[in-house]
Amino acid sequence: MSLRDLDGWTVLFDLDGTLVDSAPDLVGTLNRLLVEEGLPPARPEAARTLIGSGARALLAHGFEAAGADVERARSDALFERFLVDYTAHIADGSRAFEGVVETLERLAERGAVLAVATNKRSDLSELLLDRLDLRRHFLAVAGPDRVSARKPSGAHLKEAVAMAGGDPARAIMVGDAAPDAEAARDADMPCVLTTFGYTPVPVDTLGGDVLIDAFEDVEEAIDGILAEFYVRRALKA
Ligand SMILES: O=C(O)COP(=O)(O)O
Ligand SMILES: [Mg+2]
Repeated sequence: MSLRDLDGWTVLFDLDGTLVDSAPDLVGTLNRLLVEEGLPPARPEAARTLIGSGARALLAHGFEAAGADVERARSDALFERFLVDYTAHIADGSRAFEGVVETLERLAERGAVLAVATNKRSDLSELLLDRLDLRRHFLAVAGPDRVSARKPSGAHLKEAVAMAGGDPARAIMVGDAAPDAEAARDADMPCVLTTFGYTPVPVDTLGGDVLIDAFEDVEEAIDGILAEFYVRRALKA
């Protein structure tokens, strides 16, 4: 099968749980703060499912699950401490999932524009991408602070595509959790979901168009989505 070129297409990637297995350091920071506060640390397998709506949500849910009252769990002072600790440990154990670099290179060689659409703050996202030498692959990094509304709003995805100079009608979202699938639906974009990311509910209930068990399968998933796109367009013509 000859591969179609991807000129004119933008592929958006979620960061945590899609490009990078960042749970060890996010949960590491959460647990250091819990222990400092005299609370029990979270089980990593449970805490990782809380990732996907930003650090503030992880912190608040993690603290509430450990028995802290809501006011303490949501205080700005605690969030500031989270940021200081996480910034210092952001790439201690976090690594790109297997196949990420090769796959991003292949997509770029085929003409796709690549960008990141994440609920992780832009400064932290860029720091993490820099530390793992991944930033060079992306034309734009859209954290929630750079868009008018964060995922699950479709505005996050449309504005990320625009930041990369692309067309939202020719864009595909790749993510791992409900905010990604909902944002894609809201933006009317096809959505690929990883089965190795972080979600509290089964990933096959989220309504993604294609599920992938390995990052390298992104390319085949995109080819399938494009094939359908062009068949539909030909039928309309
Ligand atoms: O940091 C988070 O909780 C979310 O980040 P993500 O949108 O890249 O999954
Ligand atoms: Mg994610």
